[in-house]
Amino acid sequence: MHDALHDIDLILYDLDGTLIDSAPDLALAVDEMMKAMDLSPVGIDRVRDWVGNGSRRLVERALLHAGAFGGQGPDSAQLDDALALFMQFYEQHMMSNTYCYPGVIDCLEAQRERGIAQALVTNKPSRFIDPLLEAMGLDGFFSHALGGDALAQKKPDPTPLLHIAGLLDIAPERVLMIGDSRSDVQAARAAGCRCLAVTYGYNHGEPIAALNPDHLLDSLEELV
Ligand SMILES: O=C(O)COP(=O)(O)O
Ligand SMILES: [Mg+2]
Repeated sequence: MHDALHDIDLILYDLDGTLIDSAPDLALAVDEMMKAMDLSPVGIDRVRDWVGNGSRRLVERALLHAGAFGGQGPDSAQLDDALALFMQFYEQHMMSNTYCYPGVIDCLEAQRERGIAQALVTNKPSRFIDPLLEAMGLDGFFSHALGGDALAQKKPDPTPLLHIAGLLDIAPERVLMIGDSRSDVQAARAAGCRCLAVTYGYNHGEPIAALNPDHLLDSLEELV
Protein backbone atom coordinates (compact mmCIF):
# COMPACT_ATOMS: atom_id res chain seq x y z
CA MET A 1 0.00 0.00 0.00
CA HIS A 2 1.24 3.50 -0.84
CA ASP A 3 2.75 5.48 2.08
CA ALA A 4 0.13 8.21 1.71
CA LEU A 5 -2.60 5.78 2.81
CA HIS A 6 -1.00 4.68 6.10
CA ASP A 7 -3.23 5.49 9.09
CA ILE A 8 -5.84 7.10 6.82
CA ASP A 9 -9.56 6.43 7.48
CA LEU A 10 -11.03 9.05 5.16
CA ILE A 11 -9.98 10.43 1.79
CA LEU A 12 -11.42 13.77 0.64
CA TYR A 13 -11.12 14.33 -3.10
CA ASP A 14 -11.17 17.57 -5.00
CA LEU A 15 -13.12 17.35 -8.30
CA ASP A 16 -11.93 19.72 -11.07
CA GLY A 17 -8.35 19.02 -12.09
CA THR A 18 -8.11 16.03 -9.74
CA LEU A 19 -10.81 13.51 -10.70
CA ILE A 20 -12.06 15.11 -13.92
CA ASP A 21 -10.55 17.24 -16.66
CA SER A 22 -13.34 19.79 -16.88
CA ALA A 23 -11.41 22.81 -18.18
CA PRO A 24 -12.56 22.39 -21.83
CA ASP A 25 -16.24 22.66 -20.89
CA LEU A 26 -15.64 25.41 -18.30
CA ALA A 27 -13.83 27.36 -21.05
CA LEU A 28 -16.67 26.75 -23.49
CA ALA A 29 -19.19 28.16 -21.01
CA VAL A 30 -16.99 31.16 -20.13
CA ASP A 31 -16.56 32.00 -23.80
CA GLU A 32 -20.31 31.62 -24.49
CA MET A 33 -20.90 34.03 -21.63
CA MET A 34 -18.31 36.47 -23.02
CA LYS A 35 -19.96 36.30 -26.45
CA ALA A 36 -23.39 36.94 -24.95
CA MET A 37 -21.92 40.02 -23.23
CA ASP A 38 -20.20 41.26 -26.42
CA LEU A 39 -16.75 40.58 -24.98
CA SER A 40 -13.83 38.71 -26.58
CA PRO A 41 -13.42 35.01 -25.78
CA VAL A 42 -10.62 34.18 -23.33
CA GLY A 43 -9.77 30.59 -24.35
CA ILE A 44 -8.98 27.41 -22.47
CA ASP A 45 -5.39 28.20 -21.43
CA ARG A 46 -6.50 31.16 -19.36
CA VAL A 47 -9.55 29.41 -17.97
CA ARG A 48 -7.42 26.47 -16.82
CA ASP A 49 -5.37 28.91 -14.73
CA TRP A 50 -8.49 30.55 -13.27
CA VAL A 51 -10.28 27.40 -12.05
CA GLY A 52 -10.13 26.43 -8.39
CA ASN A 53 -11.92 29.15 -6.41
CA GLY A 54 -15.47 28.50 -7.59
CA SER A 55 -17.55 29.68 -10.55
CA ARG A 56 -18.12 33.22 -9.24
CA ARG A 57 -14.39 33.88 -9.00
CA LEU A 58 -13.81 32.26 -12.43
CA VAL A 59 -16.37 34.60 -14.03
CA GLU A 60 -14.91 37.60 -12.19
CA ARG A 61 -11.39 36.75 -13.41
CA ALA A 62 -12.63 36.56 -17.02
CA LEU A 63 -14.42 39.92 -16.77
CA LEU A 64 -11.42 41.57 -15.12
CA HIS A 65 -9.15 40.18 -17.84
CA ALA A 66 -11.44 41.60 -20.54
CA GLY A 67 -11.43 45.02 -18.86
CA ALA A 68 -15.23 44.83 -18.75
CA PHE A 69 -17.28 47.51 -16.97
CA GLY A 70 -14.80 50.28 -17.58
CA GLY A 71 -11.83 48.20 -16.45
CA GLN A 72 -13.03 48.37 -12.82
CA GLY A 73 -14.41 44.87 -12.96
CA PRO A 74 -18.05 44.05 -12.24
CA ASP A 75 -19.99 45.18 -9.18
CA SER A 76 -21.89 42.53 -7.28
CA ALA A 77 -25.11 42.79 -9.37
CA GLN A 78 -23.17 42.73 -12.66
CA LEU A 79 -21.25 39.71 -11.46
CA ASP A 80 -24.52 37.97 -10.49
CA ASP A 81 -25.89 38.51 -14.00
CA ALA A 82 -22.72 37.25 -15.69
CA LEU A 83 -22.60 34.26 -13.34
CA ALA A 84 -26.21 33.38 -14.21
CA LEU A 85 -25.24 33.32 -17.91
CA PHE A 86 -22.17 31.20 -17.20
CA MET A 87 -24.23 28.72 -15.13
CA GLN A 88 -26.80 28.42 -17.89
CA PHE A 89 -24.16 27.71 -20.55
CA TYR A 90 -22.18 25.37 -18.32
CA GLU A 91 -25.31 23.36 -17.55
CA GLN A 92 -25.75 22.83 -21.30
CA HIS A 93 -22.11 21.94 -21.99
CA MET A 94 -20.69 20.40 -18.85
CA MET A 95 -20.42 16.90 -20.33
CA SER A 96 -19.44 17.79 -23.90
CA ASN A 97 -15.70 17.43 -23.38
CA THR A 98 -15.13 16.40 -19.77
CA TYR A 99 -13.44 13.13 -18.83
CA CYS A 100 -12.10 11.26 -15.81
CA TYR A 101 -8.32 11.25 -15.52
CA PRO A 102 -6.63 7.85 -15.94
CA GLY A 103 -6.45 5.78 -12.76
CA VAL A 104 -9.31 7.57 -10.99
CA ILE A 105 -11.90 4.79 -11.05
CA ASP A 106 -9.30 2.14 -10.15
CA CYS A 107 -8.15 4.28 -7.21
CA LEU A 108 -11.71 4.79 -5.93
CA GLU A 109 -12.46 1.07 -6.23
CA ALA A 110 -9.23 0.13 -4.44
CA GLN A 111 -9.94 2.40 -1.46
CA ARG A 112 -13.53 1.15 -1.28
CA GLU A 113 -12.17 -2.40 -1.05
CA ARG A 114 -9.76 -1.30 1.69
CA GLY A 115 -12.69 0.13 3.65
CA ILE A 116 -11.38 3.71 3.59
CA ALA A 117 -14.25 6.25 3.64
CA GLN A 118 -14.34 8.59 0.63
CA ALA A 119 -16.01 11.98 0.12
CA LEU A 120 -15.86 14.89 -2.29
CA VAL A 121 -14.97 18.51 -1.44
CA THR A 122 -15.13 20.80 -4.46
CA ASN A 123 -15.45 24.55 -4.91
CA LYS A 124 -17.74 23.89 -7.89
CA PRO A 125 -21.39 24.92 -7.35
CA SER A 126 -23.35 22.02 -5.81
CA ARG A 127 -25.94 21.75 -8.57
CA PHE A 128 -23.34 20.46 -11.04
CA ILE A 129 -21.96 17.72 -8.81
CA ASP A 130 -24.52 14.89 -9.10
CA PRO A 131 -25.05 15.07 -12.88
CA LEU A 132 -21.27 15.12 -13.45
CA LEU A 133 -20.54 12.25 -11.07
CA GLU A 134 -23.21 10.17 -12.73
CA ALA A 135 -22.02 10.93 -16.27
CA MET A 136 -18.40 10.13 -15.33
CA GLY A 137 -19.27 6.85 -13.59
CA LEU A 138 -18.13 8.32 -10.28
CA ASP A 139 -21.45 8.12 -8.45
CA GLY A 140 -21.73 5.65 -5.60
CA PHE A 141 -18.17 6.09 -4.31
CA PHE A 142 -18.69 9.05 -1.97
CA SER A 143 -20.53 9.16 1.35
CA HIS A 144 -20.73 12.97 1.12
CA ALA A 145 -20.21 15.57 -1.62
CA LEU A 146 -19.89 19.26 -0.73
CA GLY A 147 -19.95 22.04 -3.33
CA GLY A 148 -18.40 25.47 -2.92
CA ASP A 149 -21.81 26.94 -2.04
CA ALA A 150 -22.79 24.21 0.46
CA LEU A 151 -21.35 25.92 3.54
CA ALA A 152 -20.54 29.53 4.44
CA GLN A 153 -16.83 28.88 3.78
CA LYS A 154 -15.08 27.04 0.98
CA LYS A 155 -11.49 25.88 0.36
CA PRO A 156 -8.85 27.19 1.18
CA ASP A 157 -10.87 27.50 4.41
CA PRO A 158 -10.72 24.20 6.34
CA THR A 159 -14.46 24.23 7.20
CA PRO A 160 -15.74 21.80 4.51
CA LEU A 161 -12.98 19.28 5.31
CA LEU A 162 -13.64 19.45 9.05
CA HIS A 163 -17.39 19.28 8.46
CA ILE A 164 -17.19 15.91 6.70
CA ALA A 165 -14.58 14.53 9.11
CA GLY A 166 -16.92 15.55 11.96
CA LEU A 167 -19.95 13.88 10.37
CA LEU A 168 -17.96 10.65 10.08
CA ASP A 169 -16.33 11.09 13.49
CA ILE A 170 -12.81 10.80 12.05
CA ALA A 171 -9.89 12.79 13.50
CA PRO A 172 -8.34 15.28 11.02
CA GLU A 173 -4.91 13.62 11.24
CA ARG A 174 -6.47 10.43 9.83
CA VAL A 175 -7.85 12.32 6.81
CA LEU A 176 -6.05 12.65 3.48
CA MET A 177 -7.06 15.51 1.16
CA ILE A 178 -6.25 14.82 -2.50
CA GLY A 179 -6.26 17.85 -4.78
CA ASP A 180 -4.60 19.72 -7.60
CA SER A 181 -4.37 23.31 -6.43
CA ARG A 182 -3.18 25.59 -3.65
CA SER A 183 -6.72 25.81 -2.20
CA ASP A 184 -6.61 22.08 -1.51
CA VAL A 185 -3.15 22.14 0.08
CA GLN A 186 -3.94 25.21 2.20
CA ALA A 187 -7.32 23.81 3.34
CA ALA A 188 -5.71 20.49 4.30
CA ARG A 189 -2.97 22.25 6.29
CA ALA A 190 -5.43 24.52 8.07
CA ALA A 191 -7.62 21.52 8.94
CA GLY A 192 -4.70 19.48 10.26
CA CYS A 193 -5.26 16.86 7.55
CA ARG A 194 -2.60 15.17 5.43
CA CYS A 195 -2.34 16.32 1.88
CA LEU A 196 -1.58 14.69 -1.45
CA ALA A 197 -1.31 16.78 -4.60
CA VAL A 198 -1.56 15.58 -8.18
CA THR A 199 0.76 17.16 -10.72
CA TYR A 200 -1.54 16.98 -13.78
CA GLY A 201 -4.31 19.39 -12.69
CA TYR A 202 -4.79 23.14 -12.61
CA ASN A 203 -2.85 25.26 -10.15
CA HIS A 204 -3.10 28.78 -11.50
CA GLY A 205 -0.19 28.10 -13.87
CA GLU A 206 2.24 27.17 -11.12
CA PRO A 207 3.77 23.81 -10.16
CA ILE A 208 1.94 22.43 -7.14
CA ALA A 209 5.24 20.97 -5.86
CA ALA A 210 6.18 24.50 -4.73
CA LEU A 211 3.58 24.20 -1.94
CA ASN A 212 5.33 21.16 -0.47
CA PRO A 213 2.35 18.83 -0.12
CA ASP A 214 2.97 15.73 2.02
CA HIS A 215 2.78 13.60 -1.11
CA LEU A 216 2.97 14.32 -4.81
CA LEU A 217 1.69 11.94 -7.52
CA ASP A 218 1.58 11.98 -11.31
CA SER A 219 -1.39 9.60 -11.34
CA LEU A 220 -3.95 8.27 -8.85
CA GLU A 221 -3.16 4.83 -10.27
CA GLU A 222 -0.23 4.86 -7.83
CA LEU A 223 -2.70 4.57 -4.94
CA VAL A 224 -4.13 1.31 -6.26
O1 LIG B 1 -15.09 25.38 -9.51
C1 LIG B 1 -13.87 25.47 -9.25
O2 LIG B 1 -13.28 26.56 -9.15
C2 LIG B 1 -13.01 24.25 -9.10
O3 LIG B 1 -13.40 23.38 -8.17
P1 LIG B 1 -12.43 22.28 -7.49
O4 LIG B 1 -12.45 22.68 -6.05
O5 LIG B 1 -13.20 20.98 -7.78
O6 LIG B 1 -11.09 22.28 -8.12
MG1 LIG C 1 -9.22 21.39 -8.34
